Amino acid sequence: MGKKAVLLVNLGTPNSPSTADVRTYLNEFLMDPRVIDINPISRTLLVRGLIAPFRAPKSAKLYQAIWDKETGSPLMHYSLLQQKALQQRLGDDYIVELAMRYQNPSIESALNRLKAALVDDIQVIALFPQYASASTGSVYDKVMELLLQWPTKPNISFVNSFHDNEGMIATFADNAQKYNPETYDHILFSFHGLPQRQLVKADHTQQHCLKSSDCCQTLTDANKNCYSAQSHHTAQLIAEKLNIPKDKYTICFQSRLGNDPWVQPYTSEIVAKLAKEGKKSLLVFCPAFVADCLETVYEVTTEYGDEFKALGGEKVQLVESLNDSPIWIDALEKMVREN
Ligand SMILES: C=CC1=C(C)c2cc3[nH]c(cc4nc(cc5[nH]c(cc1n2)c(C)c5CCC(=O)O)C(CCC(=O)O)=C4C)c(C)c3C=C
Ligand SMILES: [Fe+2]
Ligand SMILES: [Fe+2]
Repeated sequence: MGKKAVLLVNLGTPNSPSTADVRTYLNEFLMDPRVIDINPISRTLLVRGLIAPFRAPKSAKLYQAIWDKETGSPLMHYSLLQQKALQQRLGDDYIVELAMRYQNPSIESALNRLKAALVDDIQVIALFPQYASASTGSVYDKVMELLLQWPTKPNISFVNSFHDNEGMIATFADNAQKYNPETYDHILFSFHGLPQRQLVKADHTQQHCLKSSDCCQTLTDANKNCYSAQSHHTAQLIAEKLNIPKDKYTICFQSRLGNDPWVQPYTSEIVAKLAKEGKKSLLVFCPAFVADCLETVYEVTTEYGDEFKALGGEKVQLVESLNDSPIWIDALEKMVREN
């Protein structure tokens, strides 16, 4: 019988928090035409001329703040734990490799290891619960580009999204239990943002996304691949599981880059609004991420925490990501075995 493999792919993180390594990472990441989807000349000017020189030193400081002396980048640390735990669960039936879309371990090196191991069946799981062209779509592109050069192709499958995966929802709910969600003034579901034009581009029908103010807030057949609609659905499922009433939570989008409109509402504006309304405590879920990373550990806890407190709020509590929770590893195992 042929050998089977699972390739877990997350976004990527710099090799170290030095400005030089952060610049290299940002250059590779942001030069991806699926991430900054503008014409190539403008993208090069923007990334090489503006973002890499000015953002790299700023981002490096943020990475230095979250970099653990022993385990390094949280994204890498938890991704490695996920790989090891899944390998243990699947045993000798599968080889489980971890790759990052940008930087290391590269998708190329992981595929080469699988090639050397003579695998003839690869399941690629892009570790983004909600589909976006800039994340999952880009992983597809890279894997296909590399496989173009293989004389003999393996059987290959991709997990397109898992925004409603029962185990993923259950893990977020379980992680929140210890904070007693009902004791917080308000709950946020803060997803990574996306330029609005990318939602519109991804709309097969070209008749749905952003055509009305609330069209991406409900998942239907017409918008089943829409990042915003899938994000709303994930949040609604977690809220249902925890019996959080509709008026007690807000779905919002963080990490905007540049001046173009991104998916709204922006987390920062919601945090300010809630503080002004007199809310004192916020519990924040970040269900676009399967592992804690800069965007959860720093942006939510420190940046939004500081903003909330400066406006009179008292407490912003992050619900940990899926990381290596056994319930999440169960879900991954099930995803692989049932695929
Ligand atoms: C959830 C999936 C992600 C999507 C979709 C996504 C789109 C996207 N991101 C940027 C710009 C940046 N993102 C950065 C960090 C970052 N992004 C994701 C995930 C998605 N991004 C993760 C998991 C992380 C954290 C990585 C880590 O090392 O911890 C950064 C770098 C950090 C910073 O400088 O703020 C940038 C820049 C764009 C432009 C975009 C969509 C078009
Ligand atoms: Fe990002
Ligand atoms: Fe949409």
